[in-house]
Order: sequence, then C-alpha cells, then structure tokens
Amino acid sequence: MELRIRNLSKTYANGVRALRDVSLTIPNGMFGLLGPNGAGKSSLMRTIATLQEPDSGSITLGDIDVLTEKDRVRQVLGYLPQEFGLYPGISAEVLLDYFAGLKGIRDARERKLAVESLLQQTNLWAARKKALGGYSGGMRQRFGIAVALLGAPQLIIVDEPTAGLDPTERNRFLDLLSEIGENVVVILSTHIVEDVTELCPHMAIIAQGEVVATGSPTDVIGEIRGKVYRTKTEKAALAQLRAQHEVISSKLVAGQPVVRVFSETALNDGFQPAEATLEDVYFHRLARKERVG
Ligand SMILES: Nc1ncnc2c1ncn2[C@@H]1O[C@H](COP(=O)(O)OP(=O)(O)OP(=O)(O)O)[C@@H](O)[C@H]1O
Repeated sequence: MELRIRNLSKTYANGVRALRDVSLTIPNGMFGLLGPNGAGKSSLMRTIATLQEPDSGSITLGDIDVLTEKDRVRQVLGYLPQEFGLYPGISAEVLLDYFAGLKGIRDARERKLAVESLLQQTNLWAARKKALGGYSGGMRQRFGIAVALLGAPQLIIVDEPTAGLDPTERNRFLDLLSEIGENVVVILSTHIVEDVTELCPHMAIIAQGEVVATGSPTDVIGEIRGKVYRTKTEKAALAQLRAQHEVISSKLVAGQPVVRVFSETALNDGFQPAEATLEDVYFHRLARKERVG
C-alpha cells in the first residue's frame, strides 16, 4: 500500500493558506510528519482522513481515490485525532466493544476477542473495567490507539499523540506504534523531533503549509552534513553572531549560550564542526522558510 499525495492545496474561509501544493509519497511503515504549531499538519491529516476537502490536488491509497471514495478509505482507516472526547463514566472495555460494533464487527464472540487483544496490546488490560474519566493522559492516548486499531486498518493516522505525555508514557506509546507493523501505512504527526529520529524510516518537514524537506532521516540530515558548526558565546554577543551567521539554534548550557550555525564554507575562529542532527535540519529549514516566506 502506498499513499500518494499530489499538489494538495487548501485555503480556509478566513484566508489562511494551510496547505500549499503539498506532494508526498508515503510507503508502508512509520512516516513522521514534523512541523511547528500551525504548519498545516492537522489540516493534512484531516484531509487524508476524509474529514475535510482540499481546494485542489489528489490523494490515492493503493487503488483508492481518497477524495472521491471516502467509504472505501474509512473501511481501512484508523485515525487518532489530536483531541477526542471520551465518555468519562464508561469503562474502556465497554466503550471499545461499542466502537468495535460501529466498525462493523457484528459477531459478539469476534468482537470480544478483538477487544481483549487490543486491551492487551495497549497495556490497558488491568484497567479495562475502570471508568475512562479516571485514566491518565498516557492511558487515554493508548485507549485512543486501541480504538484506531479496531478492524485491522491499512492506514493509521495519529495526530500529535505524544504531546503532554511524560517520558515513560511517551516511550510506551511510541513502542506501541512501532509494533503496529511494517505492512500498514502509519503517519505520525508531531512537533517533537526525537519522535521521528527514533522511529520513522521516512519523514517530511512541513512549514507554513509547504513541504520543506522529505526523505529518510539519514538522507535529510545528509543535506546539511559537514555544514554545521557550534560555538560558545556570551549573551551580549548573540545579536552580532546572528547578524553575521545563519544561526540554526541557540541553547543556554549552564547559563552560557551554545550556538549552532549553518555555513557552506568552513568556519574557524572559535567554531567547531558539529555532527548534524535532525533537529538542526528542522530548525534550519524553518528559519529559511521564515526568511523567504
Ligand atoms: N477550520 C479552520 N478554519 C480556519 N483556519 C484554520 C482552521 N483549521 C486550521 N486553521 C489554520 O490553518 C493553519 C494550519 O493549522 P493546522 O491545525 O493544520 O496546523 P498544525 O500543524 O496541525 O498545528 P498544531 O500543531 O498547532 O495543531 C493555522 O494557521 C490554523 O490557525
């Protein structure tokens, strides 16, 4: 199965251009869609999930035309939106059984097996009889993925699932995602760079509605390898450094700014060559997009 997005554009009624000529080819396995707040990730996810219409462009999933054959897409889609409501007084077991019915698993025995297996897989078995209102953020997200996995979907979309999770719950959630399998398309939308570095063989960076990088993390990092330098500076000297160099990022380490800079030519003068990271690519591409518009 391959998801092909071609020249997708969307402008909302308020004039915001959320997607600008987006083209992506997404193979089976985990695909990371990385971008800052407002980049257009949710707009893209909702369009793929048949919840909103683009102004122009096309999307196909295998032989399915996503924009015109919505019912076919919905049969093979599992979608975990950024925000979802739960019925706080109902247990995970009961609600999952209900959703399984909606997903078309009519046979009660089959439904029970599916629900049991998903509760085990998402590590919610021990809490299956607990009311969802008492679940932690991580447990809620794991319940969300259990719902998304009902009916063995071929395309799974998870929109910023790790935001707000503590590190243990985040790791647990990401482990769960990576276990889902290599034979389905899994799109993980996130603004957390490590989520993508650790998990995704393929990825794209999106900024202001446009794809500004795509490939494997290694390919994308390769585009700036050998062109990243780091230096320690003083707070007072930061503005001047920014004026003279293409600063990728600056972080305070023990109160002192450590600055990473992109340069096509070798830098000496207090700069050391640095190993390029996906975070460098991310900040570099975003900064360039801000400058160019
Ligand atoms: N229904 C809507 N009507 C008008 N503008 C919208 C609508 N939905 C999103 N936008 C705007 O479109 C742009 C892209 O938003 P979108 O939610 O797709 O980005 P995002 O990358 O998912 O951001 P976040 O990480 O904050 O969720 C933003 O400027 C947002 O304010």
